[in-house]
Amino acid sequence: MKLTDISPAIALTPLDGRYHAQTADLVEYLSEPALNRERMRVEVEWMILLANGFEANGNQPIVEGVKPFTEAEIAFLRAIPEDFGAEGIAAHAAHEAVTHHDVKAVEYYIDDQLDKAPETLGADTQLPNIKTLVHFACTSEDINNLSTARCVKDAMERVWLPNFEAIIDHLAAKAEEYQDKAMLSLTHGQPATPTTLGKELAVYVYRLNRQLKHLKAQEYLGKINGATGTFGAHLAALPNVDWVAVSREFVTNRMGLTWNPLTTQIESHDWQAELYSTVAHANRIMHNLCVDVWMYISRGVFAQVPVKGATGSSTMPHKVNPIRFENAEANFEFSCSLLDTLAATLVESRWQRDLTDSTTQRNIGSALGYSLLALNNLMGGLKSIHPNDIVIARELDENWEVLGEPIQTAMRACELKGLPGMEKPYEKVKELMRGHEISQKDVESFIDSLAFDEETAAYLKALTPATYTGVAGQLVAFDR
Ligand SMILES: O=C(O)C[C@H](Nc1ncnc2c1ncn2[C@@H]1O[C@H](COP(=O)(O)O)[C@@H](O)[C@H]1O)C(=O)O
Repeated sequence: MKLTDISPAIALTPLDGRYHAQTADLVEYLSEPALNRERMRVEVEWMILLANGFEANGNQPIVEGVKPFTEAEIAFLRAIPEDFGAEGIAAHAAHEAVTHHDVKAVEYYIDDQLDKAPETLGADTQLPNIKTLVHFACTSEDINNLSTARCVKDAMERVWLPNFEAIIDHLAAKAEEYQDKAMLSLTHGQPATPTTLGKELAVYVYRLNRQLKHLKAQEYLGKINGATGTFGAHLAALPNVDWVAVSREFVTNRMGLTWNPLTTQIESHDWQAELYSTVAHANRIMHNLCVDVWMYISRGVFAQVPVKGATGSSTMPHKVNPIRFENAEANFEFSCSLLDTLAATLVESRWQRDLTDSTTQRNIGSALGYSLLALNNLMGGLKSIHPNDIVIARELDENWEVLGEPIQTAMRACELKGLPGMEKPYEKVKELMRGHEISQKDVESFIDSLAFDEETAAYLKALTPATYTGVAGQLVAFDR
C-alpha cells in the first residue's frame, strides 16, 4: 500500500502530523484557508465602506451608483467569510486551478456568493449586480497585507502570547515559592557564590517580561493604496474622492491596524521583521532556560516526577529522561531559524514589488508553530519538576570554600578601617582555600586567626554556604 493513497492525507511535516494536537490552535489563524477567509473579510469590509461610507463623509456611498447596503445585505456579505468551510475551500481551489492567482480566486468566490444573494435576500437585492465593487481599485497586495497582518495579530494575541504569558506566570509563581531556597551557583561550571533558586528563576521572568512588553507594544501595519501605492486607479475612477482619507479610515478603524501611508505595491513588512525578531529573542531566552533546567536536572537540583506508565529509556529501566526540555530546545531552534529568515528576507523587495514575500509568508504558521510546540513542551516540563532539597543541601555543604569571598571582602573593609593584620586579604584567603577541601571548621579557625572586630567575626562565623545568599530572595520582587 502506498502511504499517499491513504485518506485523510498523511502529513509530511511534524507540525501537522505527529504534533498536530499541540499546534492546531494556530490553524484558525495561520493556515491557508484562514488566510483566504481573512482575505474575504477584507474584501467584504472594503465593499461595505465603499457602499456605506463613514462618519467623515456623512455615511454616503463613496462609489457613485451604489446604494448603501441594507442591514440584511451587510449581514449576508459578512457571512461569506464566516461560512467559508470545506465546501468553500474546494470551490476556491477550483477557481485557483483556473486563475493560478489565489486572490483572483477569492474575488471569483465572492462573486459566486453574490449570485446566490437573492435566495436569502429576495429578488430586489442589488448584490448580484454590484460584483464590480468586489476588489474595486485594489491590487492583490492591498488585500494580502491587511489579511496577513490581521491573521498574525490574531495568532499572536489569541494563541502565542497567552501561552507565552502562561510560562512567565508559572515561572513567576515558582520564583516566589523558592525565593529563599539557597542553592550553589556555578560560574564557569565551578562552585561560586550561592544564590537562591527563586532568584535564578526570577532572572528569566524579568528577561521574558521585557520581551513581553515589546510584543504588547508591537505595531501591525497595513495599507490599501493600489498597484504602486499612488491611488492612481482610484482617482481615475472617482477623482473627487479623498482616497487617502478613505484608506486611513479603512486600515485604522475597519481593519484595526496601524495605517502605513507610504508604500510601493507592498506594505514594507518592517513590522513583521520587528515582531519575528522579538519572538526569536524570546525563543532564545526560553532555549537558555531549557538548557539550564536540563543541567539542573542532570545535577539533581531538580527532580522529575515520573509519569505513570511512561518509559525513560528503552533499555535502562531506572531512567526518567528530560524529554520535554529537549523537545522544546529543538523546536525553539527550528522556530528561530524560520523567524530569522522571515525577518531578514521580508524587508527586501525589488523595485515596486516582487513575489518572494508571498511564498515566504506562507511559512509564518510554521515559524510560530514550532515556537508554540516548544512553549507547550517547556510548560509540561516545568510542571513536572520540583527541587530536590537533599541534593541542594549537599552541594552547599560540600563547598565551604565559597565563603572565601565574604571573608576576604570583610577583611578589606577592616583594612580600610585601619585594623591590623588585614593586609593582602585576597592572597591570604586564596592560600587557605584554593585547591583544598575546606570544612566549616577550617573556615571558623581562619576567622578566629584574624583580628576582626567582634561584630564582624560573629557575622562571618554565622555565615554558611546556605545563608550566604545576600538579598537574593528579596530581588525576586523585581521580576515584573
Ligand atoms: O494585483 C496583482 O495581482 C498585481 C500583481 N502582483 C501580484 N500581487 C500579489 N499576488 C500575485 C501577484 N502576481 C501574482 N500573484 C499571485 O501570488 C501567488 C503566489 O503564490 P506563492 O508563491 O505560492 O505564494 C500566486 O497565486 C500568484 O498568482 C502585479 O503584476 O504587480
